[in-house]
Amino acid sequence: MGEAPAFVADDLQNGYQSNGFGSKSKDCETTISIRDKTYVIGGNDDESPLSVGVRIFDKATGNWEIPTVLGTKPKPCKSYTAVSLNDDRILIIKKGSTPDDCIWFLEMDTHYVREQKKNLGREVVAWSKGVSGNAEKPVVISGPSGVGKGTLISMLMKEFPSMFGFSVSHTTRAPRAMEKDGVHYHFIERSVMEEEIKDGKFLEFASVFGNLYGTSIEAVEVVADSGKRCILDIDVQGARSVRASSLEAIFIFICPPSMEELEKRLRARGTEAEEQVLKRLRTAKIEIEEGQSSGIFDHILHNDKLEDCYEKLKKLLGLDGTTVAIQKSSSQGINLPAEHSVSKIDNKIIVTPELERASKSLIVLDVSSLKGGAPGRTRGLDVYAIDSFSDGLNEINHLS
Ligand SMILES: Nc1ncnc2c1ncn2[C@@H]1O[C@H](COP(=O)(O)OP(=O)(O)OP(=O)(O)O)[C@@H](O)[C@H]1O
Ligand SMILES: Nc1nc2c(ncn2[C@@H]2O[C@H](COP(=O)(O)O)[C@@H](O)[C@H]2O)c(=O)[nH]1
Repeated sequence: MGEAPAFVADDLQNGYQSNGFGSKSKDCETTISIRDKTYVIGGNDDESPLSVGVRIFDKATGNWEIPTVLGTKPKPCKSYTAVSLNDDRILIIKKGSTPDDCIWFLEMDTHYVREQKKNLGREVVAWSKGVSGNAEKPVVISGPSGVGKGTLISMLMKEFPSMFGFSVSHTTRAPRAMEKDGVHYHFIERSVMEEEIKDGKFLEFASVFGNLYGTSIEAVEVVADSGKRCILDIDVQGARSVRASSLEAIFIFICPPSMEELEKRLRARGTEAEEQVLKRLRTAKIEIEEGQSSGIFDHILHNDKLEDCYEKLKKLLGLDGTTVAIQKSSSQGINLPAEHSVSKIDNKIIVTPELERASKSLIVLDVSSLKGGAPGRTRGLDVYAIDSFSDGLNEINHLS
């Protein structure tokens, strides 16, 4: 339990203005009660002052809790609207924010959050930004060291720079001559990384060839924020962890033509000392077996001739012109009115402008097809406007 904030329990009953949807707001905070907890969302986060704070009042114990907040946090704004969805997440509208930043989800009881609560042994919430449309799933590329994962990913990023973004992993290994911090990896001290793992900042991590490697939640979200499809280059242990997590992804295993060829490539790359080469080759045997039999992977590609393998990779990602082109992830392009009230009809949240009610459009946030969520983005949000006030309501009632 955290220290009692300046805001006291009585405030939950007194002095808070209802935002019209079961939640109340004061200044730049909104509160919403779900089961035996009241969530106070807004103001500034104590740890990172440039992001929205979250506090929880437990009505049963009368205690305040400052939860561990996972995921990239939204930047604060003047006021918020909060709507509970299925009692496991709260849809937050950042009033007056740009279309690509106005809809967020605060997860408090989703599968991912429950897992994190178990792992961390404390109260956890997780932010996930809402994006409309069916943003493409991240791509996990795995395979033994030296098989050509990095080479294939570089080719993809070079040919489709606006489509793919690389998830920059953290590692405790030393940088190689040409590697840049923040580009190839975030190079980090082991003790710091271990601390960050304990704080739940990593989607997955593994000890690989004597060093720690891991994908931070932020690394995946940074890519999603840029509207690109995320590519992860991780080992088989990492792929297994991501498969078990709630991040929906496509899993591709890259296989070498033979152990001899793998050894040739690893040695020709010239980045590893002999002891490391041998360690990597020993692990490769186990990884190849696992890659082909574990059921983790959706696709196995053999990287014999590089160009052939690259063509196959493009084909299965729908980039060879024979399948439907990848849709770029897009955020909702509709401006939500800064001053509004909300109501909910089944899976539709109706946003009604406060001013000139009759003449303005209603905005509908259809949450019936939500996918993904923390860690990462919440996809499948359908945002549309309905022009006439009365026609709009009829249409929504008709649809629901
Ligand atoms: N199909 C191929 N034929 C021959 N050489 C290849 C092929 N694919 C990649 N290579 C070469 O093999 C070496 C290893 O490739 P790369 O660094 O991409 O492997 P990796 O799987 O990313 O390894 P690591 O997991 O250690 O990062 C590089 O020198 C690369 O140029
Ligand atoms: N589980 C994870 N594995 C990772 C991650 N980033 C890279 N890797 C894998 O480590 C080995 C070695 O990489 P190298 O750069 O030292 O050659 C390789 O198999 C990578 O795929 C990660 O974040 N998590």
